[in-house]
Amino acid sequence: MPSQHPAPRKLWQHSNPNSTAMWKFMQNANLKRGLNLETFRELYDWSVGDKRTDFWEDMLDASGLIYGGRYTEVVDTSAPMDSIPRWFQGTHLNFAENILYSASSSDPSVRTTEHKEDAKIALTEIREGNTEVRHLTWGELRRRVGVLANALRARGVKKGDRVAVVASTSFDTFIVFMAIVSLGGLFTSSSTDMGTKGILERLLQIKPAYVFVDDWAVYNGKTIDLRPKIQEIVQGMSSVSEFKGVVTQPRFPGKPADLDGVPRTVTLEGFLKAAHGNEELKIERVAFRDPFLIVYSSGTTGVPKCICHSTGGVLVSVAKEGLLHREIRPDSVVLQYTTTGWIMYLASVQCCLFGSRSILYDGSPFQPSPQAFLSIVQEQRVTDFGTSPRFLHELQKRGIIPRSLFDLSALRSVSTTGMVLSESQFEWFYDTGFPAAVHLRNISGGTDLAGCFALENPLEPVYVGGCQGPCLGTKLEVYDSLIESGPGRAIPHGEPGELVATASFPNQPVFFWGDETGERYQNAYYTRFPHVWTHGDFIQMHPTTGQILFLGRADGVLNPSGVRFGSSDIYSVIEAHFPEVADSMCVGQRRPQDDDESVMLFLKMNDGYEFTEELIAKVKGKISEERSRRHVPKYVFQTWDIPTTVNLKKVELPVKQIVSGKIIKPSGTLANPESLKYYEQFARVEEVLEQKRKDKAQGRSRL
Ligand SMILES: CC(=O)CC(=O)SCCNC(=O)CCNC(=O)[C@H](O)C(C)(C)COP(=O)(O)OP(=O)(O)OC[C@H]1O[C@@H](n2cnc3c(N)ncnc32)[C@H](O)[C@@H]1OP(=O)(O)O
Repeated sequence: MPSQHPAPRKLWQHSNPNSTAMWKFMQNANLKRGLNLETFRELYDWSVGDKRTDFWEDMLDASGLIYGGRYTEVVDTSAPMDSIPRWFQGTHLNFAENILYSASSSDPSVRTTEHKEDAKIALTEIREGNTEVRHLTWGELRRRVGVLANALRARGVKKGDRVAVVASTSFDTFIVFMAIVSLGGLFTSSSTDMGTKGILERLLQIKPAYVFVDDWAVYNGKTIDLRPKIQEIVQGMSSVSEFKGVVTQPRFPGKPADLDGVPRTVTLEGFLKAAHGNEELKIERVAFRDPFLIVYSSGTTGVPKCICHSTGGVLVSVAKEGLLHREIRPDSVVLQYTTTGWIMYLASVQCCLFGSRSILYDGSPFQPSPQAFLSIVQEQRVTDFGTSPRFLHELQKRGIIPRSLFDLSALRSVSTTGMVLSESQFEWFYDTGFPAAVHLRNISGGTDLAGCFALENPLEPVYVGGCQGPCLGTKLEVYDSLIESGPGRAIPHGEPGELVATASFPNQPVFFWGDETGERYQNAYYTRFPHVWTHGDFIQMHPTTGQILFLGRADGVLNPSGVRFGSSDIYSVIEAHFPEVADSMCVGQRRPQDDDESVMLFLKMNDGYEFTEELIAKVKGKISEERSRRHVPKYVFQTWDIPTTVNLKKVELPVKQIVSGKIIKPSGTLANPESLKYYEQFARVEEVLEQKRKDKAQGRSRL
């Protein structure tokens, strides 16, 4: 950003901001609380200021959520946020009840529960290439959830138990989610492309009663038999006393795979028999803070963190984002491209809270062509399409112009997340790609908060770059990143720094599963600055527009094509299978000229072992098998020294910055700052590869 911070180009603004739910909410707050809020920023400042409990109380009222009980206090605002204060203590509610039913009145004092319209379509399931289109009405959905919940109960599953799925974004997966949560249990999901080791690292920690797994997967035109994976899961879970078995979901409805020889496994059809056809859905309301969902995040060390999200915290946050920021309504049709392994899967489920229809797509969006995928937007009259910068980049690269190819008259918004949306992509979106009226919503937040830190709002324009602004009720600040310990310091708008949250918010995770002392949880967010959540992103607030620009990760998290994972996922494979490797370093490279992040893995060999092409192939193969194809590093190089702190902790950030072409001043805490010099050549990786090619041609073995 130039030093004078000129206003960036304006690309979009709402045609009638006064008609929006956010504007109406603000007028209501003015009336009820004697305020005089006029702009989004004034509303935001109130929502995170001294009277933030008033904001959250109004938000709960406006949410239409179904809940019982009464609270005496919204939250104790004097409690530090790292004590994870309790919100709306005394209320009881259920995530599935709120998805499957609606409240009869917007007045919470007379609210009763009603069915969402029985005959209306709730879900549409579409398979790769816009094939196998199926619809499910709210009435049928509730009945199927009722049957599965009764089958789970009959098999002894109860409140607090976990049920996991390893499956596609199907009706079946959605129904498992609702069924386990309806009876007060916890849901968790992984996608089928994940290697068994990765899946087991999660399951062995959370100890689910049942794991629902698809019998087949279809991706990129390939059909994959998942029965070997099922066998490995059963075997891997054999020591877990809570684990009762695997239930297979038919990927091809009506044609379940033959399970002959697969132990402790039953088909979904067989499992449901325990319900004896009982469709009655009994809902167990849980405390506001009780968890309903476990999601995962891996860092630079250890097994994945099992992040537990609270029922009430997520529901009130979803209501805030969906109603106020996003304008999701009963007539909305939402298509969110995601696997069940990303937090965006929750986005494809939570839109149903508002009575809208969710389209569940399974497969590659490029098979057989991006046009086939985009044709869904036209055919299904999609109003809100969620995708990624990587997908938009592919459209741009292939010269695909959605607005000339399809009728996009129903489309109100396109949201993108996962990685930085470049300025040229913003311009392409409005100049070439999509109709001018469509709201481009670039959002950022994630798994840790099951929500956003930065996102769209309908009261302000969209400018080139970044996200429109902060999220109501979540106190976002930018802290000086040069402060390495002690209390942080907010820096003025326009300067880059660390994304932090400085006040508690309802959708803070409640704990990590299995982290009895809470130490891992505290270490994940609160050690950088005391009593402040540090998210790990470098950001910058535009001083005139208030846009939030995301500049990259402040830690070692990898993010190729918007798919996030930790370097520990890679290190553990190397440590387990390659005794010839003494140590390794895995970082993401993204230079100004790159459209995407490339993962680079550096291996330091033990004395007496050679770094060979064969080793590179083996390493890539093992990572693919144990993690997934998406984890495979683009480059594997040899190194002679790995930078560490004096306490011998690997330090990835300077290497990541150097290979991304940045000139850095090494921190004083490095034990071997001279090691960094070697990595400078990889900022010009093409030259390194060319040299390797020449060496190979001349019979020299430099790799
Ligand atoms: C609010 C927040 O802030 C929340 C978040 O960040 S959530 C995260 C958001 N992230 C995203 O949305 C990610 C966006 N990216 C994408 O969707 C994908 O990159 C993409 C679909 C655009 C392209 O995918 P890709 O991984 O780059 O390439 P793709 O070809 O699909 O897959 C790579 C490999 O994995 C394999 N694969 C992927 N899924 C598979 C599956 N389910 N089964 C088997 N194999 C699979 C592919 O076959 C391919 O293998 P080969 O290399 O052998 O051909």
